[in-house]
Amino acid sequence: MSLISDIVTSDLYTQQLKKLERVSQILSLENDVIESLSQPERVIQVKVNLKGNDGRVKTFIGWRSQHNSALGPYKGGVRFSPNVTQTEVMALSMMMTWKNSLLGLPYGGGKGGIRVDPKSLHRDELERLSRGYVKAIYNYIGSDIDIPAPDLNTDPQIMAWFLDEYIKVSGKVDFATFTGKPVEIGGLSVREYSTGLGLATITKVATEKILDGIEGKRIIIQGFGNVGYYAAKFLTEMGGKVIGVSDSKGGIITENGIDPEKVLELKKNGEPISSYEGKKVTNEQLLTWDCDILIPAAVENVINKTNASQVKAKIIVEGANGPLTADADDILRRNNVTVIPDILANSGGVVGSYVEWANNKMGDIVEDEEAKKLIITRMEKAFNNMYQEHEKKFSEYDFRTSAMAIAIERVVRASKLRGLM
Ligand SMILES: NC(=O)C1=CN([C@@H]2O[C@H](COP(=O)(O)OP(=O)(O)OC[C@H]3O[C@@H](n4cnc5c(N)ncnc54)[C@H](O)[C@@H]3O)[C@@H](O)[C@H]2O)C=CC1
Ligand SMILES: O=C(O)CCC(=O)C(=O)O
Repeated sequence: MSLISDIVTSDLYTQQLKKLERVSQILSLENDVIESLSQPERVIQVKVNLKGNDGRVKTFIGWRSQHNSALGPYKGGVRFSPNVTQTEVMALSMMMTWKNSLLGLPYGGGKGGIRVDPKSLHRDELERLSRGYVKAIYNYIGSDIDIPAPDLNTDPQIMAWFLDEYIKVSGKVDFATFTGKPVEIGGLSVREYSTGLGLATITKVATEKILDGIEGKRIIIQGFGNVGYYAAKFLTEMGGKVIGVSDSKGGIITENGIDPEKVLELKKNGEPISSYEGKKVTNEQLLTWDCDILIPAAVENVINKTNASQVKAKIIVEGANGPLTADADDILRRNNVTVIPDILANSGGVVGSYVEWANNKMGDIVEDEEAKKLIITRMEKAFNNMYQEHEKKFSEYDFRTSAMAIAIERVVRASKLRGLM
C-alpha cells in the first residue's frame, strides 16, 4: 500500500510518510492503522489581513495542524517562514506526535506556521500579524486543547503577543496556553536554551556509547539560531570542539575551535559568520566537511540522496526537524554513519515547554535549577530507553526506526484503549 500517491505533498510530508510506512511495516501494523496515523485529525487554514505601515493591505496564510490527540492535548511550535506550506506543517505536527510520545509526555502532536518572511516586516507589523493569527485560531487552542510554542523565526516576544491576544479574544486568563514565553509572564528561563541543552546532552550520551566520549570531538553545526547556538555553547562546555558553524548565508571552518559567544556577538552586530577567522564555506561544503559529529540545526531535507554519500561525520545528530530524507537514511546506514533522530535529539525543547506548562498549571513550583536537571534526566532516560529497545528488538535497523517504533506503539496502544482505532 502507498500512502503517498493520492496526497499532494511537500517534500517533508513525503519523507515523513515514507518513514512512517517503513516503521509500520516492521511493527506489522494494519493498513487502516497506518492510514489513520498518516493523516492529521484537523488542519485549520487561516487568512490574516494586515494593514501595513505603508497603508496597504498585506494578506498572509497560516495553518495549525493537529495531528493526533490520543495521548493528550496537541503540542508543538509555530514557525514563520516564507516557504512554509500546509503539508509541511502537517508533517511537522506528525513528528511532534512521535516526539511527545517517545519522551513520555502527556501530549499529542501539533504544529503551526505562517507563510511570511518576518524580516520583511516592521516590528509593529509583526505584532499585528502574530495577534491576527491567534485571533483566527483561538477557538481551537487552549492549555488542555492545543499548546503552541516557538519554532523557526518565532521567539518569546511573539509568544507574549500570542498570549495577550488570546486572553483578549477568549476572555480566558490561561497562561499555560503557550510555552516559550518571556519569564516575566510565566515563561521558564530554561526553555530559551532547552533544545540546545537537550541536543548537547543526547550527543554526549550517544558519543559515550558509540565513540569514546565527547572530549575533543570535532563538531560541525549548520544553523546558528536558537538550537544551533545553544548546542554549540553546551557542547563546548562539555568538552567538544566546534570546528564549523553556518547560517543561511554560509559558514566558517576553524580547526582551532570556534568560540560560540564570539560568533553570537558578530551576528548581533549584523556581521556575517564568514567574518569570523577561518575558512569560508558554503552550506553544501559544510555538511560534507570532515568531522566526528555533524549537527544540521537549520531546515529540512538538507542531507539527501545527492550528498549523503559524501558525509564524513561518524555521527549525525538531527537538531532541525527532518534534516535527513529517507533516502539519506539508507545511504548513511550503509556507510556506517550513526544518526540520532530529530524526535529524540531535539526534544529538549518540548520537554522544557512541558515543565513551563506544568509550572503554569501548578502555580510556579519548579525552580530553574530543578527544571534544568529534569530536562537532562528526561533526555538521558529517553536515549537509554531507545538504546535498550534498539539492542533488544531493532538492532538490524537504525536508531530512527527504534525511536519511531517506541513512539508509534505508544500512540497506537493509547488509541486502541480509548477506542479511537
Ligand atoms: N526552537 C526550538 O525550540 C526548536 C527548534 N527545532 C527545529 O530546529 C530548527 C532550527 O530552529 P531554531 O533554531 O529555533 O530557528 P532559528 O530561527 O532560531 O534559527 C535558524 C537558523 O538556521 C539558519 N538557516 C535558515 N535557513 C538555512 C539554510 N537554508 N541553510 C543554512 N542555515 C539556514 C538561520 O540563518 C538561523 O541561523 C528548525 O528545524 C526547528 O523546527 C526543533 C525543536 C525545538
Ligand atoms: O516546545 C514545544 O512545544 C515544541 C517545540 C517544537 O516545535 C519542536 O520540538 O519541534
